[in-house]
Amino acid sequence: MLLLSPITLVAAATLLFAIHLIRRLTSPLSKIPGPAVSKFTSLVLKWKEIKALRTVYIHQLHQQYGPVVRIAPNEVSFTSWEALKEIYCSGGSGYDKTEFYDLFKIYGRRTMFTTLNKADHAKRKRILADRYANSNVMKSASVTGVQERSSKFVRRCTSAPGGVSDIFMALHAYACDCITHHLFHPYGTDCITKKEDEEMMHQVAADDSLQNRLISHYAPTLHRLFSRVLYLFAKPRETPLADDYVLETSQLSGTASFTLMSRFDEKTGDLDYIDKAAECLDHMAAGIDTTGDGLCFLLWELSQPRSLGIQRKLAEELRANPETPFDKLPFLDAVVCEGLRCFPPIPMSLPRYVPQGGRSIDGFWLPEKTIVSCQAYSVHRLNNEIFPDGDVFNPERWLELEGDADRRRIQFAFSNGGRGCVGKHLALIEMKTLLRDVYSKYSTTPHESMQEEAMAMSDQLISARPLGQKCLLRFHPLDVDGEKVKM
Ligand code: HEM
Repeated sequence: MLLLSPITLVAAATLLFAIHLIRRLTSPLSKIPGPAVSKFTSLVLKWKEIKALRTVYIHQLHQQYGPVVRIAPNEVSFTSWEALKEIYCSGGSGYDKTEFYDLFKIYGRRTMFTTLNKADHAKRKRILADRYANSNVMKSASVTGVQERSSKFVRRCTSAPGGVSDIFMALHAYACDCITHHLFHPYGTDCITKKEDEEMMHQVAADDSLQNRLISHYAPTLHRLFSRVLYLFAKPRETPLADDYVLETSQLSGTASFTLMSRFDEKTGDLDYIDKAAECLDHMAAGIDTTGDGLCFLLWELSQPRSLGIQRKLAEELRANPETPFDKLPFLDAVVCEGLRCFPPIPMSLPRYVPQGGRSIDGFWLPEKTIVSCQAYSVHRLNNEIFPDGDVFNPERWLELEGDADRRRIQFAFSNGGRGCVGKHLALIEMKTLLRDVYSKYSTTPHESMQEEAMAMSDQLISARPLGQKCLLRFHPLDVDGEKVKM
């Protein structure tokens, strides 16, 4: 009975609290700059995540505390090249991923993206990487497919009443058609013109499962016990149309030789049918939001009055060089690089564990299993010596010879090292092809009804999209001199 007396309970609680406090204050991380609250709890960080504001919160902490910030008792964020290289490139593919990536398992299976350690990742990458190599995505059948979809995108936008189109939806449709072309041709989608395909894509792009998935990650028991109640205000991820499309399409034969599906006819390792479908669905989701949102933010920026000169210069380059391949146009490249720098579709931290034995990063000793990360949004905006005026959209900076290697090295939109984006070359083809098709014939302006806030960055689990999920632009045809045709 004595054990349960209020005095004993209070004393025990005080002792536990004191131990917790001493541990926090004497932790090897205690010298790392950051807000006091981060020493004791991760609740503030989690709250920001739930509110879709994690990236902006961490960015503000870096602005206040510098390039190394303790963001939670066991978590540290960095912005320097040295830290980025250590975390993501050491030993080839950097440190192991954390269990955060369990949230992205598909059909209950791990994909290349969700493998946590180096060995599992390398095994899977040996099978898949071939079809995303530049030499494969640049094959004529692959590039022609992207070109056809880009032309359809332009037709859809410019034939809309008044030349006003919601490019958020149209760009996601384009990205879905391009990635499914690369996975399954001739069984890819046609979201740009077919309503039923667009509906399937919309389930993926408009996913609102951030809160539900975060709760399942941080409080799995609570999530299990109260999933029905939770369903009422925090929806789980549900993409039945895409799930079915991929499961069915993965069983078809006769896919073109540049596709990922055809790769499985050559090399499957120990992958079964569900593993292959899981990879395809993962790449499909990865390809829709990233390319779709990245292009959406970029076209929005180009359409602002402040970017008129940039749009004009881009149009001049494109119109003067109609026969030059899209990857040989310096200003187009600069616009894409600057778009990815200012609006990285995955702007947030990519969490990794400090390996066994601990490591020193940026002058701070970190014990093993500390969670460390860099976020592209801050890496791109806070390295002032490499990107002066980091908040300003200025493609010209990519044309300067001086500092070129530094800029390209620290460009983190596709991550870096062996776990960097496998779809990078495909994404760049999609972006450049579409920009070329739009700005060689049209100029764009924001529709009067659009508010700046609708284009604020809203964090989802692994990518960020415009808050309003809508982006209305007006497309103005250009005349032979590159001037807007009077309507
Ligand atoms: C502008 C477009 C894109 C951007 C900015 C982007 C960005 C990224 C980033 C930052 C990562 C690392 C994620 C992490 O470590 O957590 C990644 C990985 C990945 N991306 Fe992309 N991505 C884009 C387009 C695509 C496309 C079109 C595909 C289609 C296949 C794709 C497939 C993947 C896959 C499979 C991984 C995992 C790679 C691995 O773990 O080895 N991405 N991407």
